Amino acid sequence: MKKVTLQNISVRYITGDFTDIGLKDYVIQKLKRQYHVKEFWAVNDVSFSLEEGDLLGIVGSNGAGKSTLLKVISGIMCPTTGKMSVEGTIASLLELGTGFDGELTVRENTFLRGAMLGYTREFMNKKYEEIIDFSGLGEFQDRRFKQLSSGMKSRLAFSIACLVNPDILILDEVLSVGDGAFRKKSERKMAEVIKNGATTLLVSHSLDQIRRMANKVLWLDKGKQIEFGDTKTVCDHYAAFLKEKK
Ligand SMILES: Nc1ncnc2c1ncn2[C@@H]1O[C@H](COP(=O)(O)OP(=O)(O)OP(=O)(O)O)[C@@H](O)[C@H]1O
Repeated sequence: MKKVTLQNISVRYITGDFTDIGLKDYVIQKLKRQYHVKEFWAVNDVSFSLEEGDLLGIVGSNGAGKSTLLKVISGIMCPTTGKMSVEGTIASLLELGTGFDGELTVRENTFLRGAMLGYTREFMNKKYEEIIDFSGLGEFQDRRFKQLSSGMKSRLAFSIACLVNPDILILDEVLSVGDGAFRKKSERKMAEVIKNGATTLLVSHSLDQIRRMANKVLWLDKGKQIEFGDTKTVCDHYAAFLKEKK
């Protein structure tokens, strides 16, 4: 069954508008007839589809459009053009710390995050111990979120996202933050989530990790879809491209 389908998805950013330059400069430039905005296509004509249990690895150089594409699939941003269908509950881990309140404790944030993902308090009560256990943050339950290290923050975010059993799991470079031991444990957890039928999208700069985990790979460059296909083929082409670029 198709879970995620993107048809000719493009995303345009506008730069130099009044939110960028401030109201004062906007008025001055407007009066002088010098006000111009720039368009920038961060994602340009991307199409692919994923089925239940697929793990898509997304690769590409800095600025290729990977995070922007994940924001669109998560529903945080609307695509400028194209058609998309995403079926099921989504748990996404994008920029570290988004969706958390620094002043609240680890415990309070876990419930808050659960509520934001659409789960009831009853469900979260049942899951809470398991989440804290997995994150290894038992001693820190009553600490404020802002007092955690960045590795700890990402461990908490990852534990919540994986343990609420989402249909679609979206992960942006999160596994690179935790330490080696947690990374291994989280890879095993992801394999389990996928086995239970979740569809996962993972952005990673580690080609080894993508080769190990993904069954499909999307390669983006400057917003364009260079290739979408099976892991070995796309990773081999991307690795050759990186070698040539050096
Ligand atoms: N809010 C924004 N306004 C304007 N341009 C943006 C905005 N966010 C991102 N961009 C631009 O869009 C392009 C794609 O950015 P994106 O963060 O999606 O790339 P990425 O592939 O995730 O990069 P990285 O590997 O460095 O994290 C970049 O050129 C970036 O500068």
